[in-house]
Amino acid sequence: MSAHAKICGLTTPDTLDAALRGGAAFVGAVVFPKSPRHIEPLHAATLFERARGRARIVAVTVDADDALLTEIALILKPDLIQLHGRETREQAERVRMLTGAGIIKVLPIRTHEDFAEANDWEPFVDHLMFDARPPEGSHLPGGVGAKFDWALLADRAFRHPWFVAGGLTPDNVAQAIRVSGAPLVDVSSGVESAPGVKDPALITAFLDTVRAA
Ligand SMILES: O=C(O)c1ccccc1N[C@@H]1O[C@H](COP(=O)(O)O)[C@@H](O)[C@H]1O
Repeated sequence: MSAHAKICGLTTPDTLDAALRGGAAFVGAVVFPKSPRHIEPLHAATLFERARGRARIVAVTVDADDALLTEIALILKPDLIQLHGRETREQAERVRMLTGAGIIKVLPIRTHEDFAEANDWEPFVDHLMFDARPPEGSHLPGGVGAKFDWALLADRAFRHPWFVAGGLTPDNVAQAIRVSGAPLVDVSSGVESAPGVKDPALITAFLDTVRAA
């Protein structure tokens, strides 16, 4: 069965339409002011309404406080909230209760040891996402195009469909799926012409490749 894709950090109607036309199963809004892809919840709500019922809407957050999570829940009404910071399992449970959204928890990966907590997280999430641990000194926890060794995922089994992320592009995503066995893939900077500037042609190429993989 072919993998499904999430296109993350969408901020414009033409790039969101490219993702929907190409069959993205998930579309992501990054609500994190330090990101070049940051979008205010009110703007995201207007933009992402066209995606409702066509793809699952994901709000990407980093150690967000209750006020921001409540704003996101009430205004954007995402299907899922992606926790891309240092959130604990207790906090994830609280985010689910507070927002009514499903949970994607991101685990940063560099070595085998970074999978130590994966099984403990499973009862608390709808999906795990394995993203590259960002380089030392990076000002962002994700969206920096960093890769990890996809073979670290081969032969691992998880309770829910899981994502591989980090440094994926139209040119390497087929190999990432083959090596890792990922049922879900996530991309941000790999379908951009500059940081925060998504390219509709690269989105289409990425989704075509995932479908064929
Ligand atoms: O994209 C961002 O700016 C971002 C900011 C803060 C947390 C997460 C972010 N993006 C997520 O990181 C993955 C991997 O990015 P990339 O493909 O390596 O550029 C991305 O898919 C988002 O889920």
